[in-house]
Amino acid sequence: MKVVLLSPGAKVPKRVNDYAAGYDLFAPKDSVVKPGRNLIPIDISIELDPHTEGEVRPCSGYSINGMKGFSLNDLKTEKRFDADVIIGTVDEDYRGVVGAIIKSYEDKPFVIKQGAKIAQLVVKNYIGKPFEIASELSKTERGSKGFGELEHK
Ligand SMILES: O=c1ccn([C@H]2C[C@H](O)[C@@H](COP(=O)(O)OP(=O)(O)OP(=O)(O)O)O2)c(=O)[nH]1
Repeated sequence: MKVVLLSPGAKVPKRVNDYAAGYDLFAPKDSVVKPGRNLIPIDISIELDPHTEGEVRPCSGYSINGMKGFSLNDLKTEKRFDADVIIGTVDEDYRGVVGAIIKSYEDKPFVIKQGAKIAQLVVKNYIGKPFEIASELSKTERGSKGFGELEHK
């Protein structure tokens, strides 16, 4: 896999150890997260291996405790903010800037400092077979039950 670093602060996606599924993605500069939906550029473009895709995913520590950052009026005290990375897909042929989509539930903007972990990128094989129109499907025990309708016995 290849990565192009697009700004001086951009970092190579990195796994924390040999067993980590995700490559951590880092803020390339101090990045302001506004209330609502944001696209935070990671300032890298990547070339994935054939038949793989990248999933931009939240880091569970942030999902549970809030994202680490700083209030605009106090850039020294790190706090947790009520904001989540929304899962995204990086296609194999995408050569643009990889971004992380963040939804903030805060009522004020906050700052993620340069170099801080924002999200993780999990690279997975995908199955690109086409769907064929059919008049019926194979029978299964679940059938059409879903959305919580399947009870444990
Ligand atoms: O979290 C994300 C989601 C998407 N992308 C980039 C890479 C991806 O290949 C491209 C398009 O994403 P997607 O295929 O999900 O967008 P779409 O809404 O289906 O539109 P389109 O494919 O026309 O851009 O945007 C990211 O960098 N980060």
